Amino acid sequence: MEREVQRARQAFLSGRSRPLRFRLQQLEALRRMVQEREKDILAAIAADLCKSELNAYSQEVITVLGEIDFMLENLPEWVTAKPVKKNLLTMMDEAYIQPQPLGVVLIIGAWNYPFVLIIQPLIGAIAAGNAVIIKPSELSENTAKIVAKLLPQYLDQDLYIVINGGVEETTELLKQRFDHVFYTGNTAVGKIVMEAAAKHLTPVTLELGGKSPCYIDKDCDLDIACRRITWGKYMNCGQTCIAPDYILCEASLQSQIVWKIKETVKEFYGENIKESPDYERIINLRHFKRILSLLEGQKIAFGGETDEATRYIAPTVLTDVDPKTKVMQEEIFGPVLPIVPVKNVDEAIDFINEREKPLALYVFSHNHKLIKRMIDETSSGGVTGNDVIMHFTLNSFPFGGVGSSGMGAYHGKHSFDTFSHQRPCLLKSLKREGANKLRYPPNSQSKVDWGKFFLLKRFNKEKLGLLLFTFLGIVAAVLVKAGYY
Ligand SMILES: NC(=O)c1ccc[n+]([C@@H]2O[C@H](COP(=O)([O-])OP(=O)(O)OC[C@H]3O[C@@H](n4cnc5c(N)ncnc54)[C@H](O)[C@@H]3O)[C@@H](O)[C@H]2O)c1
Ligand SMILES: CCCCCCCC=O
Repeated sequence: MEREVQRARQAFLSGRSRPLRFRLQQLEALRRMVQEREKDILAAIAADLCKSELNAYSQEVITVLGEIDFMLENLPEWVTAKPVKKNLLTMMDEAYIQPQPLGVVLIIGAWNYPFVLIIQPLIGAIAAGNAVIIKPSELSENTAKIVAKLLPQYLDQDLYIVINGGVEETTELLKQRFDHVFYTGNTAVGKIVMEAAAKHLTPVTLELGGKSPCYIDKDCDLDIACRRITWGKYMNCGQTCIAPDYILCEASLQSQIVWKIKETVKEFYGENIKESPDYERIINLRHFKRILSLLEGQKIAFGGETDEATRYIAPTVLTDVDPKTKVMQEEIFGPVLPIVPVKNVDEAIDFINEREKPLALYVFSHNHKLIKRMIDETSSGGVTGNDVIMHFTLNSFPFGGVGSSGMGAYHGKHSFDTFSHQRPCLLKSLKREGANKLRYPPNSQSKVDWGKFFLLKRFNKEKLGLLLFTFLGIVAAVLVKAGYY
């Protein structure tokens, strides 16, 4: 492991990951890999999550291709140095911010969208000019294997290295020194990752989870709201970080919501859900049993059918859920949707604020002011009003959590920034030493007054004449520099 990280470091130190042309070539090669080996990639995702190729394509491959195209289009502009505003002391100097790669970064992925969750950050890390160690989730082993097989066939083999393995290997990997660690997964492991990174003072991006609430207002088109919620909740069998975890609504809406979600489930997956190519399975037996345990003692309004052999859990809705029960204490990450009745929007806001900050918040209402109010009075990684999931798809948004749902963000330019150091560069001339005398000892009241003038733009009236004289001097210097004299 140490050898692999060392190999990536040597490759980074060779400097070849830095030129814009090289980054663009690697991103194009990655795009070629996805296009040429699409069938293998889709088959691997299908084997891991029992997902149809069409769904794997629309949920993972499209996102990856879109992100590569976006990077290729914008990278030439992002890598250029950006001049900054100057003050009176630096007005004759060159001052700019130069984004630079961080070095060797570690990307640790989760199993639920096993391809996009490692390739999308990889795109950002390549774009920013880094070397990368990629650690896919061992739970989605088919995708992990195909990524390890394909990446070296298309990308620089020393700069971008895939290391497969489970907890033991990841623990070992985290002992190495990286310049950034980008982790996607649950909050408990996020703390382990951050602790390991802290030993080297390595910055981290933590893309974590949580219970994302969904408030449905009574002034709302319930048909539309329930169709959108059904899509986002049962997609990938509920194993989506930003799936609506639970519904908050007035008690009087519950039965209508149950009925409408039930009808939509029928519309989406047919009478025999088990036969639907659009309905996935739970990743493994441990998660299957964990989700079943959340149903104990609950009122199942519909769904609840399970099959251990195939790890099938039907789309399920629970009503009148007591917030103190287990299903409301942990992220569900499965196709179970509890409805918790609240008196009104005030109670819904209090309910959300009394809990850990979620990764996403959803509000459904015709009342735009109410949606704005919920946004203003709560906190979450991201928000979609009158829909679910969709803020993930807009790559001009930073995607990430807040509080216990994570820190840092990525997607599009935000990925580039996450994997770059914004380096301030001030280039002065060795001439014009006269002006510098102001900051050299011994200090005096007059020097402080000049400092106040140059840096704070404050001056006392007695010195106005002197200031005017200085100003004319500066104008003359500028004209000389510009070649007028
Ligand atoms: N914010 C996001 O973008 C996002 C995306 C997907 C999933 N998630 C969250 O991730 C969670 C589901 O993922 P998961 O955690 O079950 O995935 P997982 O089990 O695949 O674990 C994630 C990674 O952590 C590693 N890991 C596991 N235990 C470890 C340990 N003790 N020490 C070091 N590394 C360890 C694994 O090898 C894996 O690569 C949910 O909470 C979900 O909300 C968040
Ligand atoms: C188009 C939907 C993709 C959703 C990916 C969510 C990543 C977190 O689990």
